Amino acid sequence: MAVFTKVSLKEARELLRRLHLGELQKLRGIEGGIENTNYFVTSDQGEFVLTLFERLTAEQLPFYLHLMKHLAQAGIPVPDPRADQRGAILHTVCGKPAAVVNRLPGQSQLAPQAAHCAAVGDMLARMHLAGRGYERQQPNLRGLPWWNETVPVVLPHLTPEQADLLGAELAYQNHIAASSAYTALPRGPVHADLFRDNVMFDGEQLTGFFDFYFAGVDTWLFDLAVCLNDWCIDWATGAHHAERAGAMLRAYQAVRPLAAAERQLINAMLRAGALRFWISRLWDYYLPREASMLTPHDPAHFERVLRQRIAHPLQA
Ligand SMILES: Nc1ncnc2c1ncn2[C@@H]1O[C@H](COP(=O)(O)OP(=O)(O)OP(=O)(O)O)[C@@H](O)[C@H]1O
Ligand SMILES: N[C@@H](CCO)C(=O)O
Repeated sequence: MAVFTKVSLKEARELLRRLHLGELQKLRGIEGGIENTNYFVTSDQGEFVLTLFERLTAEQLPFYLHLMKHLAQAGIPVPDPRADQRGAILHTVCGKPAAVVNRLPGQSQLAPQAAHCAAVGDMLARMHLAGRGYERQQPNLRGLPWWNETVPVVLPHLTPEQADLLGAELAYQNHIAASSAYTALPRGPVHADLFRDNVMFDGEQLTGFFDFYFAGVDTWLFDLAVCLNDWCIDWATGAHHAERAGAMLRAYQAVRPLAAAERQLINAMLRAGALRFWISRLWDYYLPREASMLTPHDPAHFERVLRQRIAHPLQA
């Protein structure tokens, strides 16, 4: 888990008072998560999550926090950032930018069935449509420019075979990004990291999407591809799981049918989604940060997913 910054009871108590969220009863560091410091905070008014942002800056954060508020107001089940009496939703704790949101009910479903994948597909499409009225702009900060910047940093750590694959896939994605089909893809605010551990369920009922701190304006298809690569694969091999992928795609398209350019580029975006997380996991693995409890994710997993996506494209 990641508690990069320790928050004292006194600081938590003062923050709750500033936000009129009642008297602190309990403060507990959260296991899981590798990006930010997270605490569950219990007060006499309910349960909240306090996040201290370790990498994102006070300039970048309003995009995410206001997006969550926008989506919550549109009826999408996402955490709603709490404001102080001046209406500010970005706070400062221990000298770091911080937010307090409501704790979502439910639990992660780490072994999803087709019904869970359908629920994610349905809500993802609803979220994309709900994001259309959101006016703030910020690119996906883990998009192509970041891949181009980061690949040279991780390459020296790889075997020649891995370096060939990484280099070739990056060249392919630069080529795709310059194509007219790519330019035609519909875009808007996307979550961009909607893995199994960022969705809550109560049984088969989806109760929330959270962890919007990799969100950005990007193609809707990339967001869908990230979900397919995590929810709808065989975990051990990274191979496509036809039943779960079919369920997610049908549910997504029942809300928002894919456009022609999206059908054309779905395999390229599945590869892009695998590449994005292979690079970030390599980066986290070989250039780690200090944290009191931190388990880096396995980069080899997304190397396998990428190889699968290249060898076995989806049939239209
Ligand atoms: N709003 C919320 N409601 C309920 N639980 C939450 C909420 N936000 C975070 N959590 C819990 O905290 C854990 C860690 O949060 P999160 O996944 O956002 O970590 P992170 O370090 O910010 O991101 P990452 O997943 O990218 O490493 C989650 O797995 C979940 O159990
Ligand atoms: N979902 C990412 C972690 C960063 O949110 C991964 O599995 O690599």
